[in-house]
Amino acid sequence: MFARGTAMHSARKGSPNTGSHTSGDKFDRFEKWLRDNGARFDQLEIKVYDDGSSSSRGRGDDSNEEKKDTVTKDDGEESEMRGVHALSHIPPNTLVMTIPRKCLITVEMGQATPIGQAILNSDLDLDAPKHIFLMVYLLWDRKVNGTNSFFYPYYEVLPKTLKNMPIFWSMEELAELNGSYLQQQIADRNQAIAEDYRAICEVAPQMRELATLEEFKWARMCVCSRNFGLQIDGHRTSALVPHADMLNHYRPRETKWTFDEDRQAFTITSLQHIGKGSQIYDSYGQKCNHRFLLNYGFAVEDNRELDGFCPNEVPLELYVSPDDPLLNEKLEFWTRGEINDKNHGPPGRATTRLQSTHAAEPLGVPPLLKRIRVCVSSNENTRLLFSLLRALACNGPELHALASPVSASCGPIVRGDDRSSSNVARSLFGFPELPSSNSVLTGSPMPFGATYHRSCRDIRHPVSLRNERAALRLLLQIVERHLSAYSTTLAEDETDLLDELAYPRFSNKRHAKIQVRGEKEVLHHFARWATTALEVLDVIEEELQEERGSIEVSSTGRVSVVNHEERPSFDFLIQRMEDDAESRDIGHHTIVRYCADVLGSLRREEFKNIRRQRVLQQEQPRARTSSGRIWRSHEPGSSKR
Ligand SMILES: C[S@@+](CC[C@H](N)C(=O)[O-])C[C@H]1O[C@@H](n2cnc3c(N)ncnc32)[C@H](O)[C@@H]1O
Repeated sequence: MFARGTAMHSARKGSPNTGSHTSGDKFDRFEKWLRDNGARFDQLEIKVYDDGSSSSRGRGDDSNEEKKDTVTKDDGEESEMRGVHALSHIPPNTLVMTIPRKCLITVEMGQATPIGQAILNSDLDLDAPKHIFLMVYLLWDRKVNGTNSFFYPYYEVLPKTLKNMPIFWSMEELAELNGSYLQQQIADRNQAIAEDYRAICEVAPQMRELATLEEFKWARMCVCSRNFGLQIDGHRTSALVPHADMLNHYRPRETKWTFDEDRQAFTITSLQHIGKGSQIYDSYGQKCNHRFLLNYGFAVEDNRELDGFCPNEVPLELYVSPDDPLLNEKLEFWTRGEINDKNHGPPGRATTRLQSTHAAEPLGVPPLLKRIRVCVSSNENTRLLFSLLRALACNGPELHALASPVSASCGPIVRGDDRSSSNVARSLFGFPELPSSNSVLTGSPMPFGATYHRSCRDIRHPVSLRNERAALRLLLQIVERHLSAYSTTLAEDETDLLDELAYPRFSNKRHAKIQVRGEKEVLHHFARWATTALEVLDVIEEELQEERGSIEVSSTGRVSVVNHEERPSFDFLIQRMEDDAESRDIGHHTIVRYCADVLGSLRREEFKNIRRQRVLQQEQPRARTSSGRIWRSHEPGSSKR
């Protein structure tokens, strides 16, 4: 919503979608309460937008906009879409908002309530404890102090239903996410909240009197979408900050916020010029749309950074086929790298998970090995994905070469999610130095001479052309399986999103569509990666065949190369892709770098091998047939001289 320059829905008196307005006092009371307690926001005003599908106006156009009125729609529901606008031009570096400490609701305040105390004195293992303490305060204070609460004017302006949050979506709205992993995450979130509620009610039965499960969920989502992580008195905490939580999300950020210890207040400062009437945004961070949707109830139409980076991601599910003759070896090799990995729990856990997945899966479904989040713009996970694919694609000799321990001192692993496309391939497929002559593995820092057990995580660079082809085929298979789960294609989603009547701006239906479109974009990127690379591998294979088969040995023993028909060479192909990359996205650039650098280096190796073998053959005593074929001296028929 509220993307710059587009689709800002304004509340206009008498506009068909807004219906009648109720009194706007609650916003006046809210602002007065803040001012009376020392808050400053003189250049700002809160606006309420129609959250229906009325005609849109550009950012900054404030004519006819209804200030601080509660917009009631035809169905009697209040609009829950508000935002903050500039009353006058704001230059960069202007302090636009100061909210004193006493107007903040902090984690510590929740902990000090009787329910907070009961939770602290229990050994409850809560999902997001800071959020829980904030919501406990909210629910407790609202119930216990009611209209007498210091924070009552704030509670009055909090959104009532939060029906944009996926945990509150109808079945019909959820169905828009068919095929998406987000459906499961929403179900998990619902379950986790219900479990927290039950667990808290057990240690603090008063909770049941404070809130029903539905109210508990409302408070949970209210906190989730509005809290700020702060440092107060040198202590990390979270807080609800009235008014500051009225700013909507936009990137790149144009304001910054902090808790100012000198002022003992939460402050917001502009980072650039903000025009009179313009909406003032806060950045909620660079996030995948599934996180925006799950935690804030919206998806960003074009979730892309200025440099082209797109944080949208998809968890790919990797399986080992039960028909794989190396099933057990691969499972063993696979789980080895999990040990001592903080992301994957204590030793043995991965194996347990594998076994339980085995047990839980219906017959015929391969055991799930891993879910790995990948996005178009390169990151650590794409490296891991390729490692896992290579491990899964190993044949016997490759796996056995990998499975034997090495004694070595290994170079550091290159980390970080390098954005620059020229760094993408380097960071994805970089070859940290390994003193071992084994070209299969990379390593992690370890003392010289220590014995190192490799795991699938170590196969950070390619094993062989054969392995790479098998890994890419596997990738294509995985991606196609994921894509087949959706009921619509990417092209259909793109067309649907053009229809703003069927998919109104800021509707849950549209946000779901944006989410699945983003997932498919990632999947298509990896499909394109695999198909492009497989095509390049075909060309490489032809070149190698030619190199192997074109050796003709004359009667004098001279080796010559036979000319074959014209077809694009590897170099030509890469050049064409590189030229194309100029006008294409960062994803395309990554694919080109992979083909040029990774497949290119495998190709060079293979050519070297062929030439090495040729030299060896020439050095060996050989026999010649009349057709010029080379016979090795030990081959059958070599004695026919
Ligand atoms: C911190 S509140 C911002 C104020 C909120 N609009 C309100 O009226 O109370 C966060 C919520 O605002 C809405 N929101 C913020 N940024 C948005 C965006 N870019 N697009 C759509 N909705 C947005 C979402 O409902 C989100 O959960």
